[in-house]
Amino acid sequence: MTRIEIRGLTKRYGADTVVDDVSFTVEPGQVTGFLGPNGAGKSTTMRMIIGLAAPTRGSVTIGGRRYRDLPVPLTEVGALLDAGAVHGGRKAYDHLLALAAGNGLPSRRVDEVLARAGIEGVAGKRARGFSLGMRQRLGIAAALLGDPRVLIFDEPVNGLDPEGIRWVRDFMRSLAREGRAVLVSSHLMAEMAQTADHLVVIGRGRLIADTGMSAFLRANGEGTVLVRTPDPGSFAVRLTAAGATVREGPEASLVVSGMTGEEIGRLAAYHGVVLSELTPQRPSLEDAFMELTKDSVEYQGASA
Ligand SMILES: Nc1ncnc2c1ncn2[C@@H]1O[C@H](COP(=O)(O)OP(=O)(O)OP(=O)(O)O)[C@@H](O)[C@H]1O
Repeated sequence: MTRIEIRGLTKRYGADTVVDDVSFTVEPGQVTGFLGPNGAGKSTTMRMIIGLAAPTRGSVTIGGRRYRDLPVPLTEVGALLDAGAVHGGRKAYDHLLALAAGNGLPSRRVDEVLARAGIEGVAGKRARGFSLGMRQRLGIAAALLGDPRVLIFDEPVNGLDPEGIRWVRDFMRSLAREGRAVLVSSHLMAEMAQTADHLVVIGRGRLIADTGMSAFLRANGEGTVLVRTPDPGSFAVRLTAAGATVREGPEASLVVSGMTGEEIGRLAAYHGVVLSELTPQRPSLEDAFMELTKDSVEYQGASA
């Protein structure tokens, strides 16, 4: 099983340390979400994984070998770093064929990846006329040419419409199901929550979190319960006596923390209290992410 191992990875540009002693592992068979605010160092890290930037210190290995030691890199690791990078004047098929030939891959792979990316129908068209979504698919097709066990995607859903986003998301998941190691970056927490099994968070070049997605959701997902009852004042007293923390919510509701919805319902039943609403509320994942990275965003507005 091929994994990416990143150890003590550091990148300096002049006096700026943009990636600072970062270590994590991208495991096969899952989607690892690589999350961080703009400028956190995600792209730089990805560029170092595929040998486009040289680390100042530390190492990256793919299946135990450095990128430059891979005999045919395209068959070990595929990457989509910048969908706009496709030569616009070339037909999609020719673009992929040139890439296949340059890497000693059979031309049948071109047909296979065009089909896999769902763009057989535009194989004869020039990339110049492609929508962003089509370009993205062409970039993904190129990344898959060598049938690599490791795939890296930098902000693959940026600028896509909802259908395009869903397609990319499902595609990442299907690649992971095939046992591949998939690393995908985003600055949007909610996007990652729907795609990733594992989460690596960086801010200002430093590793902030390296955790399973479900553990992250459990740790950050403990929310409050919105309660409505005809006499909120007296029920608030009962809730507090039972150990909950209660504050006033909108329109005379109560916002309760420290008790589950079920416990609150039982307490109400015990005291014969009528409830007209009992709604668990998850804090938004975006909020959890902002909290996690608040010390590491590059530029904070005056209100931050
Ligand atoms: N070639 C370079 N020379 C100098 N500084 C660079 C270079 N490449 C990146 N940087 C700087 O490194 C920092 C990290 O950039 P990087 O693109 O890796 O972040 P990112 O997390 O991918 O953010 P974004 O989502 O905005 O691309 C930024 O401050 C950026 O200006």
